[in-house]
Amino acid sequence: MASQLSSLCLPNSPSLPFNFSLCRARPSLAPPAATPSLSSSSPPPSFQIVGGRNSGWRGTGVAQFGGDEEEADWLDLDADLCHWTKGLRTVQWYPGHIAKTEKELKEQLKLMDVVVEVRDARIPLSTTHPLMDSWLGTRKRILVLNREDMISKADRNAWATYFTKQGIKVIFANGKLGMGTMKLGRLAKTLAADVNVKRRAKGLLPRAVRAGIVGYPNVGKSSLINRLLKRRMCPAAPRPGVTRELKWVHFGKDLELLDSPGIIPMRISDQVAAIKLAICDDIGEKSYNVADVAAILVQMLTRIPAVGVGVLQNRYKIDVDGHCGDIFVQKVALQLFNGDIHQAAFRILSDFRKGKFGWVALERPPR
Ligand SMILES: Nc1nc2c(ncn2[C@@H]2O[C@H](COP(=O)(O)OP(=O)(O)OP(=O)(O)O)[C@@H](O)[C@H]2O)c(=O)[nH]1
Repeated sequence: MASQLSSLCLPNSPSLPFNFSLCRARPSLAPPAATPSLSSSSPPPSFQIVGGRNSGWRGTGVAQFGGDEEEADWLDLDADLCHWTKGLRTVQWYPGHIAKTEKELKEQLKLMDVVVEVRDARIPLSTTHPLMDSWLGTRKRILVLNREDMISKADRNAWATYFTKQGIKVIFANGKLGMGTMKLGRLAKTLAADVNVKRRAKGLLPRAVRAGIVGYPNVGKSSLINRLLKRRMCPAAPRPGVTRELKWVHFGKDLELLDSPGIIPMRISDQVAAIKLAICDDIGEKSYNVADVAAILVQMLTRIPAVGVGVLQNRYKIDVDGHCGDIFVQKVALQLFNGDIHQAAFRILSDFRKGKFGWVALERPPR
């Protein structure tokens, strides 16, 4: 099976099929001022929000690199990602249940006292819906970066600093084990407390605060609710698109939570973001070519300082003597999977998702 990425990575001689040195480089190293990944990454403007650490990421991080140098590395990587994804099959995923519930959700959001936006901590910029701000307007919002166990302390600190600088506090949460959920429940009630102050002033009885939990598919919305409730009230499973309908659940007498299906745009214009969604399993598997996505992941990992070439080589005992992901996937296929590229690619993606290369974010805050 020839992956489309092959066109990016040409062996320099038929007799040396695994020499990576001729992987196509980004044609120009001009400053990547308006890369799609950064453009989609503009900070959310109107959060009101929550908790989080306020310390410099470099001080406690896994990797200790020069500040500007590392910042430049990440910027450069974003620009390269743009280039790498250009020739690939477009990733689009908009199953019927999303189309149906998006409408309902927009209506329900008008009834919310507070909205909790859950994002994947590995890719916080790529897991925010471009229309979220317009849907929510001035409604009170809580930002949750879930899967906090899947990123490094350095990543966490970088994002905490980024959001704090914008006056946005963020809750880091773990929907699997429950970290951050109590804080989330408390905060939702606190933010919405004035609802009942106003009701009392009008002579009305107090009512439960309504909080809508929204976000991209598979970011952990249902798991967070289940953890908060300490009961399995909402279906949760390790694949995108499990929640298909809106569902209200009660958390005591004071809080009502709305679980919603993961909503993504009908057309994903930012294909760098789309590939990251695929890498993190936040989009349906049928929407992408697994071999291409694994190859891009390899190329990314070789460039992320906390991972690098060595980690990949150690895991598969296969050289990454250039930075061409496609060839690396082919080598893994030949050596470990009888030449089956799909299986090899799937293993690499699955290893990343299980943290076998270490826990690292695939995005760093834009400057
Ligand atoms: N490691 C880790 N896994 C998590 C975390 N939160 C959720 N998960 C797992 O991620 C998978 C998806 O979680 P869900 O709660 O179903 O995600 P969702 O956002 O409701 O997904 P949709 O139904 O697609 O909207 C499940 O297998 C969870 O166990 C987390 O913080 N860390």
